[in-house]
Amino acid sequence: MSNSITIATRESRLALWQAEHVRDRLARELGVSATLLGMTTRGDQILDRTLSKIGGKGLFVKELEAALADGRAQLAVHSLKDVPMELPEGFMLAAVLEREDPRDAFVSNDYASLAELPEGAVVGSSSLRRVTQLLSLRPDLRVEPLRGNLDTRLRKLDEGGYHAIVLAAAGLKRLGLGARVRALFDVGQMLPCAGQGALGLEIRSDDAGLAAALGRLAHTPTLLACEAERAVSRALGGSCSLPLAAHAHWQGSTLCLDAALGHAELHASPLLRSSVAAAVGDVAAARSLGQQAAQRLHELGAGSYLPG
Ligand SMILES: NCc1[nH]cc(CCC(=O)O)c1CC(=O)O
Repeated sequence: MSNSITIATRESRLALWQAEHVRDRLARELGVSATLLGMTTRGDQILDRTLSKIGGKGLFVKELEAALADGRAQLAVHSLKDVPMELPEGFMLAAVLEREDPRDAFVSNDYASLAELPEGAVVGSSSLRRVTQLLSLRPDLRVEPLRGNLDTRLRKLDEGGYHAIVLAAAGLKRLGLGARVRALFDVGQMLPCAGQGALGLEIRSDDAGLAAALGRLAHTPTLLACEAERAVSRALGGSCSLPLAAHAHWQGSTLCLDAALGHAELHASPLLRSSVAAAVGDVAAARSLGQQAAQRLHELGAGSYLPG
């Protein structure tokens, strides 16, 4: 492979931080120099509708893939949770990097935790996964849509539109905004999204030299955990119109996978939950654990929860 590559990235502050982080690791650990190609995606432009209504997670990656396809860039850096479960023909994830804190954070200027919010408080989130879990913890809350990049969402909180908002801890930490976190939800309360906190490095499938080089940055425990989480979503037809959470953690060489599914339309319906665990040593075993979790959810009635 060449000693100089171009990284395609979205232009939000978080996306740029992540691309710069990968650029620095390429230089330090692989002796490869990289320049960034910033791009605006449809997912960044359309802020007045929820992602599930405008076409889902793929909106954040399509333009970057176009840049890989026509050779303007060789590598795209993504938050793994924004990467669709099935990549289009011709693309692959060459590496998943070690995960940051996967938890969701409670952010507020006036309240220290969800429990302190007054009856009927307004909480901002456009994530169906967060909305259903918030309502299952606190059915009295009013959850209002909130989209935009992290800075935009924090600004909307500061302008007084919400009593509190929920954001991924990983993004806040990366941007040096950890002080905005008032409380971290434990994963049993607010189960994270598949891949939350991890970075995925996408390349063209025919770029074998780059794949081999990037493989040296990969973090296998994170990869296997995320493969299990993503397999749950894939088995349920994963899209962001599903309020689906999946989170795996290691206990020694055993991978423990928790999943929760909310009703696609009736957000007050009880969440379906499954917990499975197995010794996992490779991607196939991780995916099979994810399929087992999806099977459990089906046995609990997931069929009637999925969009019709
Ligand atoms: N959906 C947008 C998005 N994509 C990645 C992160 C945060 C970083 C991460 O989870 O890796 C966020 C913000 C959020 O969900 O609050």
